[in-house]
Amino acid sequence: MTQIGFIGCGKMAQAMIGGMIRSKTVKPSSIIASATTKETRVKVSDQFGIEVTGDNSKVVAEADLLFLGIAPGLHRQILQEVKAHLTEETVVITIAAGLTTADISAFAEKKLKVVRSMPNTPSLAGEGMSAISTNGEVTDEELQTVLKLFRSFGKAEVISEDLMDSIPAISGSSPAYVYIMIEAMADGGVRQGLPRDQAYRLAAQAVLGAAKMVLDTGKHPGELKDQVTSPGGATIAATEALEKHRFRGAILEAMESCTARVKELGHKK
Ligand SMILES: NC(=O)C1=CN([C@@H]2O[C@H](COP(=O)(O)OP(=O)(O)OC[C@H]3O[C@@H](n4cnc5c(N)ncnc54)[C@H](OP(=O)(O)O)[C@@H]3O)[C@@H](O)[C@H]2O)C=CC1
Ligand SMILES: O=C(O)[C@@H]1CCC=N1
Repeated sequence: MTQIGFIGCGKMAQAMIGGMIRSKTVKPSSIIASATTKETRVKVSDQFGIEVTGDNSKVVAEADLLFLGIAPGLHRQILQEVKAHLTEETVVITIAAGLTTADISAFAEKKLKVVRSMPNTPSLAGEGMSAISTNGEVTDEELQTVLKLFRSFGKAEVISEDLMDSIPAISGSSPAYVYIMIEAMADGGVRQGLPRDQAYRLAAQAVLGAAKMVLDTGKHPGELKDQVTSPGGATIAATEALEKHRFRGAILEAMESCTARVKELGHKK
């Protein structure tokens, strides 16, 4: 039985742990995690029924697949701390923005099997989107095991490592842009008299439905937009206002800023 370890079990790790357990792909007894504060240890252990310790070395010693769920800037220090317990057989999976597979081996000063991934928090709802790349030490069989795990809480695609810095902008961080849009749409509904809770439900379901249309029909988003937009109607009036406020340009700029920050995080390591 594969043992899964998480060093750090904050917001992103919890979303993945929750997704793995809810899909019944992994039993709680097969996961061990660590956190620095007692508060997180008690919360995560109570919520998911997994063992959570303050001892990172224990996690490493027990894990066949080791997730690093910590901030990018902590990887060097923590890998130095636990490197004696890392074997050449352990598959080490980083979820950090900006860190490369080569960084992970360099921090541990060891040849390691390393997976670089970029998941997102909708994993908790089983609708995650993860991008995965590996170094040359990871076998195809190990990659398939890792993909099965990531696919237990959403979709996962293998991508070339040289594109990984661009993934936060499109799927790792982008849920935040969508939450901002849903919040704004709900505010607009409340402004026009809708109850707040109903406004969130209507806005969120419209976003979910639109995303599903793109995925299920395979149609160009512009064509789907045209289907909503009646001649001389209401949607084109809304579209005109969005174009005046540079809605598309704002998204492109947000994504450029996101990727620039990912690169900074990578250089700060
Ligand atoms: N949030 C997101 O949507 C996404 C985040 N990521 C990546 O995930 C990583 C974590 O981000 P996020 O979950 O948001 O951050 P959080 O701050 O929520 O989680 C960080 C976790 O690390 C733990 N930690 C801190 N220091 C140590 C240590 N010395 N030993 C063991 N554990 C430690 C913290 O413990 P404690 O709780 O006790 O303080 C906490 O559980 C980052 O690298 C980020 O780039 C990737 C994709 C999406
Ligand atoms: O904000 C961050 O840096 C992380 C990476 C992607 C989502 N959250």
